[in-house]
Amino acid sequence: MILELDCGNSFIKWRVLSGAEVVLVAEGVVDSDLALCESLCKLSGLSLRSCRMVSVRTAAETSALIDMLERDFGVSVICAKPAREMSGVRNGYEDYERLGLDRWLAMLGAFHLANGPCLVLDFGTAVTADFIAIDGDHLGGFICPGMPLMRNQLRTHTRKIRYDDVAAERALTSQAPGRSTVEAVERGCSLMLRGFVLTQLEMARSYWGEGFTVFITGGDADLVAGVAPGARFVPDLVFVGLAVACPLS
Ligand SMILES: Nc1ncnc2c1ncn2[C@@H]1O[C@H](COP(=O)(O)OP(=O)(O)OP(=O)(O)O)[C@@H](O)[C@H]1O
Ligand SMILES: CC(C)(CO)[C@@H](O)C(=O)NCCC(=O)O
Ligand SMILES: [K+]
Repeated sequence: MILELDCGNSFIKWRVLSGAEVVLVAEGVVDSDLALCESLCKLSGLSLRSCRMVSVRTAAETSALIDMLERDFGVSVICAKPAREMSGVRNGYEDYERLGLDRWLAMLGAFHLANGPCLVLDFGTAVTADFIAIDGDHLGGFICPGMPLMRNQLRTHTRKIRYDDVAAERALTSQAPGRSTVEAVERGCSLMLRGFVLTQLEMARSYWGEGFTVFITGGDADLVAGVAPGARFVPDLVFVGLAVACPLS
């Protein structure tokens, strides 16, 4: 069995794969190393042969997690590393090591699947867009606050914006102008994301006409559903790239 981990800023996405046919055994989203450990311990018949991970956390946080996995599960951990070029994609950053590894892997995954120009949009704690040309050249990208950051900034910096998660979820069943604070904020922020998608699509069209593939991933991908008809929703895009970057012999 193989354990795969995508350590983001807020959550750790994990999954366990098994066998030559690469069957999904189990998967989950947790908010701490300890919660990951508990989830894995609950799996019956877990026998890990290897583990590969990508992390956008600090080196100290990442090595603490690696230590825990090696100690508690007796598995050696392979970590995705920055690269100037890999699998036909050329990192477009002036300082290639500074490009977020989750973005890099999502790009590797996208280019692997599309084999042509692509626009990769990731809706997590942060929202990112990346452009990859037909020859695999990464043209660069954009980073902006995601849904959790936008709503928390409003909550933190105003006195009268207060509401709970249940109300937030209910508010997002429509896009109509809000008639309550929760509706106004949740729908407003969701429109920011939808507008972001439209702008990225415009830019991609200006480069490539209609000949490109849009990939949408990340925990909040649902919020932009329908904005880019024809886009490919690939929730595990980072894992697709992880397999490309860290093949297991
Ligand atoms: N099962 C889930 N558990 C937690 N969050 C979820 C889940 N499903 C969807 N989400 C949404 O995913 C968002 C977080 O996205 P995601 O997990 O892609 O990124 P992250 O790890 O927080 O950050 P990063 O962008 O650094 O990877 C949250 O705002 C939440 O609304
Ligand atoms: C932008 C995030 C937070 C998205 O998860 C991550 O890719 C990251 O920390 N990147 C480093 C900065 C950069 O990509 O320029
Ligand atoms: K991510």
